[in-house]
Amino acid sequence: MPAAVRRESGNTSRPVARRFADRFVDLAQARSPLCLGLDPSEDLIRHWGLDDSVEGMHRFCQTVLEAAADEIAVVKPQCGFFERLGPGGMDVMAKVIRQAKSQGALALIDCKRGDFARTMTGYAQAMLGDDSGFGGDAMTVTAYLGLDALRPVIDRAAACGAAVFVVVRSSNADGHFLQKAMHDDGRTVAEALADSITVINRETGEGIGHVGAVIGATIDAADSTVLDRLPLSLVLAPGVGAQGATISDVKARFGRAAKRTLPSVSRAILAKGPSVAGLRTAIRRYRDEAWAANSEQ
Ligand SMILES: O=C(O)c1cc(=O)[nH]c(=O)n1[C@@H]1O[C@H](COP(=O)(O)O)[C@@H](O)[C@H]1O
Repeated sequence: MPAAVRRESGNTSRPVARRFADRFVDLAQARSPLCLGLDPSEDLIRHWGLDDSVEGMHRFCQTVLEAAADEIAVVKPQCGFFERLGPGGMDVMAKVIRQAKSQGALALIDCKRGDFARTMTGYAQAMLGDDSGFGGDAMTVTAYLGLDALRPVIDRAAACGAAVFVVVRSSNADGHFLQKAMHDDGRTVAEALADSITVINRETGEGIGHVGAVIGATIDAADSTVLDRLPLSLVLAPGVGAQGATISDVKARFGRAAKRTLPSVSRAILAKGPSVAGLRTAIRRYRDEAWAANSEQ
């Protein structure tokens, strides 16, 4: 699917990609909001009977994308699994991103970067936009050094029609020790972060903004009130499948935000390879469930 473009007023020479949120909403309707996690770990590659090498990894990823064809809205390569093979692995990630985009999907690079502002400029240039090192449409970040430290990534995303997903409530239970710690004003760290994200999105004034949030699909229903503080964010919800959550859990726990949510599945799909038919069956199952949950509301 060719990327639709618009031109910024006063700048007729540089086409700007449509905003990530707009592209996602269209794809969620036409395909499904499902996010396919691409995690070429050593155990999965070996489970498929492949060599844990650059060639094996490339074959693994190409097979998953062949099965996904043009049916998936978002593909999320997990950077760490590519990085572990050094430059060859990173080259595979770049190829995978190009292939996913050529199949009309959005490429969300799950790299969870979180350094101070000057260094985040480098990560933004590496990951976001067609003219970046890896050409991603979005990336994940962490805010342990403060949300202001993430500004270069947030600003670059706004400028090139990309998105940033800030981890607010991770899917792993031990992360809650930090994320549920209480500020003096009675808000948890996660709630305060969510409020700050909404302030930034409100500044752009264009509906759903370019700063999304990562909220694990595994969170307790009681903790999902943090979503009420993110009315202008897309929400990445990993934890469906291998970590025990279901698409129905996302619908039940995420309330009104479910319509803006990307439920994400990695291992529960990837473990069905190397058969393309097996992968496709799993992809379609989650894709259809996510589509139905989205359209029912
Ligand atoms: O940002 C993420 O995608 C993420 C956040 C989080 O809180 N928990 C989480 O598991 N993930 C990612 O989701 C993927 C795991 O997905 P499953 O294999 O489906 O459990 C890995 O790539 C994780 O890095």
